[in-house]
Amino acid sequence: MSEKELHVISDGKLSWSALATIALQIYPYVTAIHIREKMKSLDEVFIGVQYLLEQGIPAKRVYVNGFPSIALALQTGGVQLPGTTPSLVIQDELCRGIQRIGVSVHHADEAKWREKEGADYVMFGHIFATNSKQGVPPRGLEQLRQLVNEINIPVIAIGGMTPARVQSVLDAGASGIAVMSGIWDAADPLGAVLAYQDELRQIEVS
Ligand SMILES: Cc1nc(C(=O)O)sc1CCOP(=O)(O)O
Repeated sequence: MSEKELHVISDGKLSWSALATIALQIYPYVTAIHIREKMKSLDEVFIGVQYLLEQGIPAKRVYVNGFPSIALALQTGGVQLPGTTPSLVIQDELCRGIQRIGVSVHHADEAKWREKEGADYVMFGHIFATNSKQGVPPRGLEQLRQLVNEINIPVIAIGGMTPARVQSVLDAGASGIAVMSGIWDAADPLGAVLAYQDELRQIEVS
């Protein structure tokens, strides 16, 4: 894999079996598939992630949004913690056993704080307008550039990512991108992943 990261974020709209079908096609070409199922309980997400792993998706390619205990128990590739996560959670014993910890941030100060706490990367957005964050102005490339300059851990850019926008985001210093609708709303999710990868210049299968 090239060093540029591609994170695919689940949108909470698919059944576990539909999610598994697509995840099985795309996992060789992505850094991680984030299981972000905001309307589901811890138990439901635990059972769902376990099912995905049973279907053959490698645990290292799965990041669990919001539930560090699931990431730890199933030894997934990582956890994505929301920006509202209390400070101690990252330094907590629980998180020490998790392979990779990402935190969502919306400001450079938050990014610096999370880096100090031990986050392995931050996800910053939304960069461009997106249906997922209506009514909140996008933060744009300039804020992305400034934030990248303030910390030393990777910054993954999220929000309104299209293949055509990838280069500008990498030029601003992002280590990669995270995509939701660009994959799940596509008629051909695998084709969409490959189109992003084409821009990230990491086509090879790992
Ligand atoms: C899950 C999420 N978090 C964001 C943030 O700004 O923190 S934006 C976002 C959704 C991104 O969806 P799409 O790729 O369809 O624009």
